Amino acid sequence: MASEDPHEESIKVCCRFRPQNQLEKEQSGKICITLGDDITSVYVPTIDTSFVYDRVFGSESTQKEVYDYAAKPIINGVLRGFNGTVFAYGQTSSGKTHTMEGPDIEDEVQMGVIPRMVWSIFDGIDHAADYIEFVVKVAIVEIYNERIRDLLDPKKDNLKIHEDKARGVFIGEVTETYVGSEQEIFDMMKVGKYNRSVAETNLNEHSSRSHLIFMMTIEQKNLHDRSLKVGKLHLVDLAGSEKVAKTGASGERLDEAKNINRSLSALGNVINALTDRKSTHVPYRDSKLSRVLQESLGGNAKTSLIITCSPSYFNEQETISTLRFGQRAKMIKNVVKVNHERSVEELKLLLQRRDQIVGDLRHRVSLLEQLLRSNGIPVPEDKGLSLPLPGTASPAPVDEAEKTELEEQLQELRSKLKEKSDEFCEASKEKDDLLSQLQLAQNEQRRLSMEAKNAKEEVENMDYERQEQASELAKLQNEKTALESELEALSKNYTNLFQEKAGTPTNREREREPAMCSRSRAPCLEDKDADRPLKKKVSQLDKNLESLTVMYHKLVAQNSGLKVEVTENDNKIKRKDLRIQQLESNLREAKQKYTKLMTQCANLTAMIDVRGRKNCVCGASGGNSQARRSPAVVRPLRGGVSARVETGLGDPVGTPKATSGSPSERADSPKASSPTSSPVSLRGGTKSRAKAPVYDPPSR
Ligand SMILES: Nc1ncnc2c1ncn2[C@@H]1O[C@H](COP(=O)(O)OP(=O)(O)OP(=O)(O)O)[C@@H](O)[C@H]1O
Repeated sequence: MASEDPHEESIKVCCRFRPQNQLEKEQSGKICITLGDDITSVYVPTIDTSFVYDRVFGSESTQKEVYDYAAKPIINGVLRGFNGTVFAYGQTSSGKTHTMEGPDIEDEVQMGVIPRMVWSIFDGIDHAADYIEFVVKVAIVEIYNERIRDLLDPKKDNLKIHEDKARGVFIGEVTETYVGSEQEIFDMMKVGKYNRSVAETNLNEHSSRSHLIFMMTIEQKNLHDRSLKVGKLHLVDLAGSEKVAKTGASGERLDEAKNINRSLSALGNVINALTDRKSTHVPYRDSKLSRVLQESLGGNAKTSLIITCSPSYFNEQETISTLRFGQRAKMIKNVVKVNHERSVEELKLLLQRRDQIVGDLRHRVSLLEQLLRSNGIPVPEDKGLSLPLPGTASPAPVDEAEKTELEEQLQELRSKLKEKSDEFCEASKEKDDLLSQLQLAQNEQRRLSMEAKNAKEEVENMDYERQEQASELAKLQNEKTALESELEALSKNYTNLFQEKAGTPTNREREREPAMCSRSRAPCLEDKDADRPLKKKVSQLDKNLESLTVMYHKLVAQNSGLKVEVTENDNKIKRKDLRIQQLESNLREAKQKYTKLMTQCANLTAMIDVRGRKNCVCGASGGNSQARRSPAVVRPLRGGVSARVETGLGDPVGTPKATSGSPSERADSPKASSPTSSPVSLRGGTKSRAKAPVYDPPSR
């Protein structure tokens, strides 16, 4: 948002005394204050102190008088694109609601600040130029027991406060309703009032125990230059500021009273910090109330505080405390500025005008150069249009304010370019890192594949060796079997021969065989000698077979170990492949980001070049070119278009958001709920308006 003439402004503080009520009259009816003739001071005899405000209103003051002085200038400011706040502070039943809303919001005499402001806004819209288009949105919330409740959608009973650079402090997801007439707002006020948390205390039968905040956003679009101004209005009716003990509250009501006191004392602390030069920190975050009112106290808003007091001796202590609060608040200074956003169309128009001036100047220069040449006067070297041409009339007066603004914009663009180039550097670094990681991963993959290949070869070799050994083993076993059967045959032959030689032996002879053998020792020894080489060969074969079996088992074990190794290597390769895929996708993303940034940088550079050139031209010619914002959307004419409820726009509190695009576009933002009707455009000067059906509140 471009700012226009930011300047410091004190908070306007007005003090209003209500007439004594029945209870006070019954107590003694004594008055504890004296109003000064200057209508700006009030004297409290008991403490011998005078308090001075912008205006003091006595018990007979009318609603109109209070509105005209305390609130009307604020609404005029809002219609010019400023933020505005009016809030009422005072003990319970001191007249806050009477002042802010009035006993009857539709009674022309009795209506309070809020309905009067509504009338003034629509009056302002009616009297605005035809080429100004208005969009009005309303939201109503209450802060009750440190929770923010949406009074237009009570299900949302714990709204959160957010803050960002563009929008400032704002209540997220609050229901905002587009309105096209006063009556629609009054209907909404009735809904809000019904939903508002009320409780009974013995000070005021229907005393509100919550802080009420009525928020209104007025967007105005200039259809000629497409510029946009956004004014935010906050109307706040605070809960009673009396001492807890005096309310006679207990249990839940006591907790309520304590929370109310806590938020009001947090508000007091904020005011103290703002007005204490030594203070370095303003505790806005200590309560929801002070946070919501952040922009209104010490920020960008025209603020009016109406302190409401009882004149009765019975409430003297609360009155003195309220008077002190008001006096302190009077010292707060806000820095106010118009929330003005130049549209793309407006900037384009300015650029077109600038281009036209430049074209005219170029033409003029060439004419003058021709003239000089035809008169034999040497034409000075072309140093661009930044040098003033001798003899040429100044094309247009230099508008210093605009020049400064253009320079600011150029500066902004430069810083954006710097930001982008930083981002670009970071992205390039990231890309390099990813590339080197990818390189490392690829090397590792290659190494692992090589290892896996070697391991496979080794396994194959082992398999081959194992097979060879197995076949040799089988051969040896066959040989052994053959030899065994040969041995058996030999031994059979030998037995047969022996039997043939000695006849068939009886059992006794068999028993005597050794003796016989010893008797015929020579042929027995001969047979044994014939057996020996065979047995030797068999035992040798047994040994070979044993060693081959051991070797076979060893090879089998080695083989299974190698198989495990191969599986592990395969897994490693798979993991590496996965990592490589990841890195490749990261690299792809980084490349995309890099390309995007390159494009953005190129665009920004081009824009800066154009700006720089235009600015130079501006320095010389005093033109007024600039281009920055995105377009605002033209809305249909009001009249016949019903209001819609748009939720979740998270509009700023006290600070208008950087609006670009239509409200419906903004409603599509992540926080937004779907709108239930469309925004209503109001043309300045258009008299016809859509009248909404009158709301009939449910009986409580
Ligand atoms: N200036 C006034 N003229 C006439 N009556 C008034 C005035 N101010 C307040 N009253 C009356 O005093 C009573 C209490 O006022 P009101 O409800 O506005 O108090 P309050 O400060 O809003 O209380 P709470 O903190 O409980 O909301 C109401 O009946 C109201 O009509």
